[in-house]
Amino acid sequence: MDLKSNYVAPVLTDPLPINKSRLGSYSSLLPCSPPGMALSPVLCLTIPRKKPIPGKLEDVRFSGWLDAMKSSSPPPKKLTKELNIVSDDNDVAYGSWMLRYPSALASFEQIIIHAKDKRIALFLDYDGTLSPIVDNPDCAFMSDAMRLAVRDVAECFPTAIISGRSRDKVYDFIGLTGLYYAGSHGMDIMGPVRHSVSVDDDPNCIRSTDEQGKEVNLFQPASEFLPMINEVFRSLVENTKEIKGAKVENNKFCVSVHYRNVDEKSWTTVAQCVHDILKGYPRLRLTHGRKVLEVRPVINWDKGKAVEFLLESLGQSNCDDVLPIYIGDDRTDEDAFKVLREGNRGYGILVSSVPKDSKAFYSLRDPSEVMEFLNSLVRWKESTWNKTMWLEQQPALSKNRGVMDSVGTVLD
Ligand SMILES: O=P(O)(O)OC[C@H]1O[C@H](O[C@H]2O[C@H](CO)[C@@H](O)[C@H](O)[C@H]2O)[C@H](O)[C@@H](O)[C@@H]1O
Repeated sequence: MDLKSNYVAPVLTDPLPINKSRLGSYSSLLPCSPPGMALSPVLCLTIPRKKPIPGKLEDVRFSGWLDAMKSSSPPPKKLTKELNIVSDDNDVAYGSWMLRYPSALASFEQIIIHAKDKRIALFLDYDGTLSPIVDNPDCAFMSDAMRLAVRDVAECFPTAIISGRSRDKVYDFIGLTGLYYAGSHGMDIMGPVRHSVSVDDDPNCIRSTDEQGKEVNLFQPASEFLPMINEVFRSLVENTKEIKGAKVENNKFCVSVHYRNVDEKSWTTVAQCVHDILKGYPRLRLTHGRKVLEVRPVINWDKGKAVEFLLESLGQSNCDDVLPIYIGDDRTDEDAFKVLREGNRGYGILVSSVPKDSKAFYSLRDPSEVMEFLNSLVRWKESTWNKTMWLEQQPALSKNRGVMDSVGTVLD
């Protein structure tokens, strides 16, 4: 575990939509690159990282927190109208962005060609991927149709949910057994019993049972931070209680401070409040999600590491015949996209309705397209099963045919 002792208040900014942009660069061209990867780079804007200046209220402005907060979610349609952003321009920008991140639906055949002799392992983020982004985080329900799609796909391929929410909460939202669940950005994984020796020796991993009494492994690499996180949660609740619309969510090994419903004029106050509290906790850091500030332990663990962990648990790491597919929509999912891209192991699919720079290979516009993609995977799997069964029946069929032929011969 990599515990850093100096608080540097890391600021990880989220890429902005690319309307007002700079030229991005793109070098990686992997054997499994989708078409368009070789095409010229598309305009992208990324907010520069700035070091925080210790002091007072100015801190959060100069540190880039506010810039990151503003860029952390696409503007709602109403705002786009108010800003007079012509929708045609948006479509053009999105269209050219898709040359770099082609639609996973339009590229389905290609994905399938690559998956042909491989075993797919599926990783799904929750908010913004399986459920639409809504104002109240407690009401981010997924549709029944999406639940069926997830259930069906999990019957075809090993499937894990990897969410920033607490594991219990995301399980309550999804309500399906037969999947693996990783909460707190992968810091709380309930996965299959692992067989590799290195993993079994891990002190952060304990044997447990799931809701059905099935034996599972529980991996919690940040368990020592639990008292600290609870303490910070209480301070955040107390110190933000006067900020109208602010909401603090306890995600077990991390805390979310939501400002989606806070008037933009008060965002500085939210940021300053979080900043001031974090100053007293050098072993905690801040990341930006979609209109949310996320406080989490400084450990060398993220959604990318969680993917690697789960692949190893499934006995599928370092296997050439495994194709991991990860679908997610926000900055924290980039760690997983990076792992798949850099290891040339599988496909990241970014869910976004606006152009964003990403380590993903493909894109899907919104949760409804995610559902369509999951259903396409199921249909493809079922068709390969049917084909396999048909092929397996061939010797029997030809034997029958032989019997029928000889019967025919006798009858003739
Ligand atoms: O990793 P995820 O499953 O995507 O979780 C990330 C955060 O998602 C939730 O917040 C986001 O969705 C809310 C509901 O749509 C929305 O109101 C909020 O503005 C978004 O940031 C969740 O509440 C957070 O705790 C998660 O960290």
